[in-house]
Formats: sequence, structure tokens, C-alpha cells
Amino acid sequence: MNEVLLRSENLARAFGGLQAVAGVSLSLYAGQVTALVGPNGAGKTTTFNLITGNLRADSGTAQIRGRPIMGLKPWQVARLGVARSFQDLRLFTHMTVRENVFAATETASWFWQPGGSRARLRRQERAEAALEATGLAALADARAVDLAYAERKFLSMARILAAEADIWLLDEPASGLDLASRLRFGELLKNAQARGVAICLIEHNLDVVVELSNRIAFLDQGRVLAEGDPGTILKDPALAAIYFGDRPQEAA
Ligand SMILES: Nc1ncnc2c1ncn2[C@@H]1O[C@H](COP(=O)(O)OP(=O)(O)OP(=O)(O)O)[C@@H](O)[C@H]1O
Repeated sequence: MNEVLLRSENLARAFGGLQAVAGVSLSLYAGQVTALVGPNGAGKTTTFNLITGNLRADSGTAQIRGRPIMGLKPWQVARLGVARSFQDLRLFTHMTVRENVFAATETASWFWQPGGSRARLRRQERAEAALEATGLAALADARAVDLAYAERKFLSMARILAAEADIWLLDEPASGLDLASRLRFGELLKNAQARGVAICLIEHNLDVVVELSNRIAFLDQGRVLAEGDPGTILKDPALAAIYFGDRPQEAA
């Protein structure tokens, strides 16, 4: 089995009376794509937020390569090698494409890094490589706000690439992409996988899940109900019923 880069154990978080995440234990492996699948409100995005320090957990732990990360700030988690995308992308809309990507290289560079101008050059090279890899080089001087929908999704991916993280948490990165863009996106993931990146993907489109993932963690009501290879999980009629909103009545 591949190395575990990130592990959470029993993460939990309530909002008022709503138990959004109710004990999520999840492992992400180097070179594997894990799809986090589940109905709306299952707790997928909240799980990401707990791992990245965007939200505090009520209980539970998480480690990156065995190092505890609970209580760290998002920028500290990023420095440990976690890059994350958001459903709403969170781009710097009035900056150029190149500036957006360059800004993402900061998480990977330490302020005491030697050779100031050399380090900057290296960051610029990383940003240019990320623009090339995502097909955005020709749009580098356009403002993010002027990009088409799919281009904005790829800009978000270019920022992930430029951060040089080895754990990627992607929140619906392929939603709304046409087939050609989806294939291009799949190539990006395959290349990252080959480099040993551990990827976790929140995805509603089950065709995309089958295309791209090695494992599924199926979440419902804040719990991981099942984990395993996509073929097995997606054939399970009980999970399909939950996913498509045909939940069995609970015993009174
Ligand atoms: N900041 C918050 N305050 C209050 N409730 C929240 C907050 N964030 C999430 N929730 C609630 O927690 C539950 C889990 O939300 P979450 O966004 O994690 O689900 P999800 O599985 O990502 O859903 P979707 O697939 O629709 O994006 C939902 O009922 C949601 O309304």
C-alpha cells in the first residue's frame, strides 16, 4: 500500500444542533485519488475545512505524515504541503492570471529561503510551468475576472500546481466542465498522481468519479458509511438509494 500522507481520525464538528461532521476518519495515500462522495449536506466541504484549519474541530485529530495539525492556521497547514481549491474558486479576480498563479507560489517558499532573487526566479518558473500545464499560458496577462468559466477552473488548478503541495484537496474541480476540459483536467490529475501527490476530490458526477478516482469514501450525515474501490461502492444499492435521496426510513 502507498504511503499515507494525511490521516484524520474521528473528526467532528457541529453547527448549533446540526452535527455536520460526526467522526470522520480518512486516509489519503501518495499517488492515489480518493473521491469524497455523498449527498448534499453530507459534510464533505466541512471535512476539508476541518483538515485545512479553516474551521476548528470539536474533537478528533489529523496528521500530515504523522505530524499533528489540529489547531494550526490554514497557512501553516498549507506550508506542510496541503493545497486546496474551493467551490467558489476564490481567485483574485482583478489580478491577472499570471499574478494569481504567482501568488500561490508563496505558500511553498520560506521567508528565510536563501538567495532572494534566485528564489523569486524559481517561483516565477514554477508559475510559468503551471500556466503551461493548464493551457493558460496564452491568457497569462488577462484578468481573472475576464476568463470563461472553464478557464477559471483551470486557473484554480494552476494555483494548486504552483503551490507544489503533495496533498491536494479539491472541492468540485470538474463541475460544469465539458468533456474536452474534463479530459484535460484528468491529465493534470494523472500527472500529479504519477509524482506521488495524494488527491482528495469532492465530486457529484459519478462518471467523473469512475474516470478519475482509485478509491471512494462515501459520506452521509457526517459519517463515512463505506470506503473502497469505485466499482464496489457504486454498485451498492443501499448507498445508491442514499445518494439519490431515496433514504430508507429509519426504525422508530
Ligand atoms: N458555517 C456553517 N454554519 C452552519 N451550518 C453549516 C456551516 N457549514 C456547513 N453547514 C451545514 O453543515 C452541513 C454539511 O455541510 P457541507 O457543506 O460540509 O456538506 P457537503 O457534503 O459539502 O454538501 P454539498 O455537496 O451540498 O456541497 C450542511 O447541513 C450545511 O448546511
